[in-house]
Amino acid sequence: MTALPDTLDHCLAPAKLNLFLHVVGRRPDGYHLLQTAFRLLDWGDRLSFVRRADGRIRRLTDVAGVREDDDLVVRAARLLQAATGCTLGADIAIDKRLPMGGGLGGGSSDAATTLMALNRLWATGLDRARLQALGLQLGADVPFFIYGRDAFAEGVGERFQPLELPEAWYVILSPGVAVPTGEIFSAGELTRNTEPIKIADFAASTTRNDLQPVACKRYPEVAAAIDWLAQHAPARMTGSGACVFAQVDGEADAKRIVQTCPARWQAWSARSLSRHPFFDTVG
Ligand SMILES: C[C@@](CO)(OP(=O)(O)O)[C@H](O)COP(=O)(O)OP(=O)(O)OC[C@H]1O[C@@H](n2ccc(N)nc2=O)[C@H](O)[C@@H]1O
Ligand SMILES: Nc1ncnc2c1ncn2[C@@H]1O[C@H](COP(=O)(O)OP(=O)(O)O)[C@@H](O)[C@H]1O
Repeated sequence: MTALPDTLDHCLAPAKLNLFLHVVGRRPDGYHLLQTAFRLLDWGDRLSFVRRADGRIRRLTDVAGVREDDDLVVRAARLLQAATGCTLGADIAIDKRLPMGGGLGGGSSDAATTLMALNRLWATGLDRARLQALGLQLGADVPFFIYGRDAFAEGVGERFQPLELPEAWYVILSPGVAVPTGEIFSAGELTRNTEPIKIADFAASTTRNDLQPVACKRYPEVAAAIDWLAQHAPARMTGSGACVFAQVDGEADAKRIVQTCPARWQAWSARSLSRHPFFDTVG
């Protein structure tokens, strides 16, 4: 029998892009029904975990503006303890690199990496479906990161079909404004009746992000960032924003565009990631 590791260092919590996002309806509880294509990026936060015997969950690093008890990482660890009755704990360090509230799913990805890492460190043995169900209690994007590969998603973003996409390079731009997800979804002007598409039609369909016009009208910097990036390649908002992205011709092209980004915004280049690093560790 192989010994259990007691430490997992520098685990990636990758960013995601919503290549498109259609709002196709609304549930009776007010949550919106979506269709979206999630793409993993080889760029993200890094988390390190050390098992503790005393059951305590400690966050070792500050995350700006997020109290320890509210941190999705801490909440994910406590949820896994509660779901499994596990009496072990963990020290968790977060190297935060993704802009928060940017539509890149950083908090959700941190939570997903925590669930998968601690499921290993604690040998709690939950399968992928159980981890995804736990993750959904923390946020609509968490199950996707546990699914661990590019996906066509429906429902509130928790029902998946695999997508095989060619490797690609992206430029991601943060326009330096915070766009509250709840405000965009509750906007009167949001269209909620886009005709559903089939996964087979995804490549051929004309897609868009239905949240983008609402965010652009209320936050003109988002529109300005899209206009700037669109000089180089077709540009679009990810999720509920505020970040925008464009697929470009390769690494050199991406780095060149990043260097010319106006100083008031931040820009990054990133490559797609075909599988989450934890993909093979959950059944
Ligand atoms: C839009 C997406 C697309 O991937 O990503 P982000 O841009 O946040 O990364 C997600 O659906 C974001 O899901 P999630 O991360 O759970 O959203 P939250 O911040 O919890 O949602 C804030 C509020 O937005 C509304 N909301 C959210 C998701 C949804 N499908 N319908 C909704 O109506 C709800 O009122 C909710 O209380
Ligand atoms: N570990 C975490 N990292 C980022 N955000 C967190 C974390 N824990 C809680 N949050 C909260 O979740 C919110 C959404 O964060 P994030 O997932 O990065 O954005 P988005 O859902 O727009 O992609 C943040 O504004 C923050 O208040």
